[in-house]
Amino acid sequence: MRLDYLTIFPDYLAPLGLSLPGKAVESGLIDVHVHDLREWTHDRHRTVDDTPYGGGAGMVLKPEPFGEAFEALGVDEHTTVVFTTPSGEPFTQRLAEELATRQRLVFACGRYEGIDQRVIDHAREVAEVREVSLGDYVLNGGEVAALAITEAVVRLLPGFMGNAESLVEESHTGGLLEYPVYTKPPVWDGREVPMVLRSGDHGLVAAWRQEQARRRTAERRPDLLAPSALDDGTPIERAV
Ligand SMILES: N#Cc1c(-c2ccc3cc[nH]c3c2)n[nH]c1N
Repeated sequence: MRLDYLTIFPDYLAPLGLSLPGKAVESGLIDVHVHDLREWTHDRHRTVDDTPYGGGAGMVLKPEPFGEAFEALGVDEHTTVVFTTPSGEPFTQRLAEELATRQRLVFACGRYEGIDQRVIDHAREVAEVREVSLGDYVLNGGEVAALAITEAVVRLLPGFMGNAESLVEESHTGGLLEYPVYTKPPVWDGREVPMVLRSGDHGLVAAWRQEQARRRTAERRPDLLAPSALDDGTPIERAV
């Protein structure tokens, strides 16, 4: 998978070099390119923004640099352009799984009051476009969301996680939150590891974990258990 990032703050995406193990890059599993949007400006001040039509506070990112960047990067029908935006569809594990099937992702990271709408409209004519929000809170730009989405997607790529089994029993995989986990010592702070986990009975352990996952989900995220209006009656897949 090739991953490109368009941003006016390229240093903000430096963690990509830390959070994605080098082996994933060296093995060719992922190919990461961060681009400073100002590469596609032509004035002395390298202008990327201007005041909003219709008035209002703040500045809007101009369309020309994005348009030239898409052209230069070869954005086409084989590309999925991800606009990170507070007005986007919620980012979920299901969307991460969907994006993990794409051969190329280009992240367009907004700042200020956002990106000129014509950039999104143009992108929809040449590529697949997803406008994605990290959640219902306000950030100052799209870079943090791009980092989070990247991590959630790349870790799903075959061969990225050394132990693929650990992907199976994770929160939100299968629709439930993850069960509590424990490791040595057997007693710490006067607290004992649940005996069932030390019983050696895999069936009992699996049943206990399933019940803990359901209980935790019911307590913290009842919305994950409630049938949605879109529910077609298909049973929610349970964590094993
Ligand atoms: N994704 C996402 C976001 C943002 C976001 C994204 C881009 C810009 C550009 C200026 N301000 C932004 C906020 N806020 N909250 C989220 N969940």
